[in-house]
This record gives sequence, structure tokens and C-alpha cells, in this order.
Amino acid sequence: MKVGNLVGLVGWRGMVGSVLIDRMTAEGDFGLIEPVFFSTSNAGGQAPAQAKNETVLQDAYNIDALKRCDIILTAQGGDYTTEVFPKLRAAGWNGHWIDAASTLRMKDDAVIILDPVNLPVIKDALAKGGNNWVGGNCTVSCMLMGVGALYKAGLVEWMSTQTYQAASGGGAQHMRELLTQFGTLNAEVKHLLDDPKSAILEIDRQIIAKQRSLSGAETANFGVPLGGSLIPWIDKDLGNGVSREEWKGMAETNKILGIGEGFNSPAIPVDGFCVRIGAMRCHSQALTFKLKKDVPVADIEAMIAADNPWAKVVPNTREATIQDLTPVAVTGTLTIPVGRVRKLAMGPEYVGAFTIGDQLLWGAAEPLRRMLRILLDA
Ligand SMILES: NC(=O)C1=CN([C@@H]2O[C@H](COP(=O)(O)OP(=O)(O)OC[C@H]3O[C@@H](n4cnc5c(N)ncnc54)[C@H](OP(=O)(O)O)[C@@H]3O)[C@@H](O)[C@H]2O)C=CC1
Ligand SMILES: N[C@@H](CC(=O)OP(=O)(O)O)C(=O)O
Repeated sequence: MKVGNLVGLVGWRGMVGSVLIDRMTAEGDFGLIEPVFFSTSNAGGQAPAQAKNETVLQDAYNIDALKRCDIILTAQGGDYTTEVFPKLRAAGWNGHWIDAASTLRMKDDAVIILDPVNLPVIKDALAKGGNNWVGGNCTVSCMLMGVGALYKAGLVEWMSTQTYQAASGGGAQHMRELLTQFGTLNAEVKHLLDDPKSAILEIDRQIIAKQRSLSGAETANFGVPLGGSLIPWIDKDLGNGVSREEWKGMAETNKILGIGEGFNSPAIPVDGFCVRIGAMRCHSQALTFKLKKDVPVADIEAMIAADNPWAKVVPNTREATIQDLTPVAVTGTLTIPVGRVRKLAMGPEYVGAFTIGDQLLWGAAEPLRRMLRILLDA
């Protein structure tokens, strides 16, 4: 059945929402829909420039107002989803709910959307009347955009991932906090940096002293200093030694691919450590694969390059790596570079790779935007 084009947009002025609106504008999506902008804080206010007939902000908690929409696209966050989604469904709304938050991800009636990787899973759910579509964890989505080809080819026996996740994963305030810390640290030793003859160990001593004495206000979001440091724990403590971010790696990878629990097939083990580092908005990952057989590196690279238009193989050389395989190179682009592909010393089936993705684009906004287009084209 053709899906209507009255699309409710919730969370559009947040960080993820703003990236989403930019991408929708760039891709001409607003030409295909009648947008209705919602707000949790400014109902009755002026909708943004992309509005057409509905120029007044609607109350994002008003179930009747939401019920009018054929599709609701939300990047408002998990608390909003928890409060509003059940009420909306209980009120008999059968529209399509597209969500960036993790709240509904592992529900049986929700599909984790990443169409370049799992379009068949999405199409299958759509044909069966599915109407809950949830963006995946940013780390998982970026990883699968890069190396999904190896999973699709059935080559992966297991994968271990060590992540290097940007401040943006925590939200806008976390990005600000990181930069504030960098500024504070720089200011602390600026006079010594300006003097080329100053002793580096004195600079180092003053920096560590400052890091250890940063005010509560300067570490309010991360809890500890991140500038000039790292934090090897992301998201909740599951109580079994595993962080929730690490748990998502296996749970979501398998669900996206349509394998494992609930799909009558054995899950592929995915595990490793998730680490917050002082990058702004790109998540990076070092991957170790145990493949089911010995596949030449050239064939692996060819599979990755051919998988989707965004995955890009970076030659495993120093120069190509430092130019193209960094958060600075990738930020603001949809390119997912995959480099450092090589056989590891453990044996011919063991392969290493390194990949990076902008966690606000493929990690958050882009899969949602593309799901909207899939529904409108259905
Ligand atoms: N950050 C990330 O990396 C990822 C986030 N997500 C999901 O997306 C959700 C939203 O994340 P994110 O975009 O980072 O959240 P933000 O905090 O940037 O925005 C969320 C909402 O906060 C309100 N808000 C209050 N003050 C401001 C302000 N000064 N500027 C902009 N908005 C403001 C807005 O609602 P209103 O207009 O109604 O007042 C906005 O929609 C997350 O909770 C998560 O579920 C998913 C993947 C990655
Ligand atoms: N947890 C991710 C960001 C995020 O929003 O993840 P999720 O959508 O799975 O809650 C990070 O901190 O980098």
C-alpha cells in the first residue's frame, strides 16, 4: 500500500536532527513530503525554512497531532521515544516510526535500518507490515558500511573490534567539553610552549597536574578528563565486565544482518573494547577477523570496494593511511574508508583492517533519511 507523505519531524534542531535536515535538504527530500515540525519546548513557534503549509511548530507530546502523520522521523532521543511511542501505538496509530534512539532497537517488531547492508531484511519486514524502523548504533553502522561485504559473503567466523569513538557520541555538550579541556590545557603551558628552550618534561608535569585538577564543571559530561587522555568505557555497565556499547557490537551486527537469535541461525561472535578518544565526530575501529577460509588480501579489498558506493579501500601504505584514514579526512563526508587490510601473524585466515565513519552521518542521520525514501518509494 502506498505510504502517505505527511511526515512529522521530531528532534530536528538537535545535533543529529540538524545533520538529518541538512542531508534531507541536500538530497531534495523535502520536495517529496509535506513536513510537520514538532517541538518538545516551543510548540506554537515558527517552523524552520523547510516547512511548506505547516509553518507552526506542533507539540511533540500531543498524540492527536502526531497521529495525523503518515511517517514520524525522530532524533529527539530515547526518553522521548519511551514516553511517546507506546501512547501513540496504543491510540491506534499505524504509521511508520523512524527513530535514531536505541530504545526500540532490539524489539522483535523493530528493524535496525542500514539499507546498503540489509535492504532484503527491510523489504521483508515491509512486506509483512512492519512499521518500526530504528537506526543502529553508530559504531556498528559505520563498521558494517565498511566491511559488510565480508559478512554478506559468509566469510566471517568471528570479529573482534577495538574502537576509538569520538566525543560527539555523547552529544553536543561532550564535544564542547572536550574542546574546553584542550583550551584549558593549552592555556596552562602556553608560556612554556612559546619558549622553544623550555623543558618538555616540565610542560608534561604541568599538564598532568592540570588534568588531575580540572574542575567538576570541566569534566561534568565525561566524568573525567578526555583531552590528552582516553576513556575505555562507553555507555552503561552491564555488570558482567561488558559495557553496553560493547554488547551492542554483537547484538546489533547480527540483527542488522538478519542472523542469530530470532532468525534461526547461529550468531557470529563480535566482541572487543569500546574506547572514547578525543576526536570530534568520527568513530574509528581496528578490526580483527577470523575468516572461514584463507582469502587473498586483494580479493578482500575488491569485495569491500564493490560492496557499496561509500566504502573506499585505502591502500595499506603509510602515505595513503595518514592522508585518507583519519577522522580529520572523513568528517562531514559519507565516505567510509577501510584500510590497513593485511594478513595477521596468527595465520592465513586472520585478517586485520581499520575503518572510520562520521558517526553523525552513517552513524545516525543517513540511515534514517534513506529509510524515509524507501517508504516514499514503496
Ligand atoms: N549523538 C549521537 O551521536 C547519536 C545520537 N543518537 C540519538 O539521537 C538522539 C538525539 O541526540 P542529539 O542530536 O545528540 O541530541 P541533542 O541534545 O543535540 O538534541 C535533542 C533535543 O534537545 C532539544 N534542545 C534543547 N536545547 C537545545 C539546543 N540548544 N540546541 C539544539 N537542541 C536543543 C531539542 O528539542 P526541542 O527542539 O524539542 O526543544 C533537540 O531536538 C540521542 O538521544 C540518541 O537517541 C543516535 C545516534 C548517535
Ligand atoms: N553510544 C554512542 C552514541 C549513541 O548514541 O549510541 P546509541 O545510538 O547506540 O545509543 C557513543 O557514545 O559513541
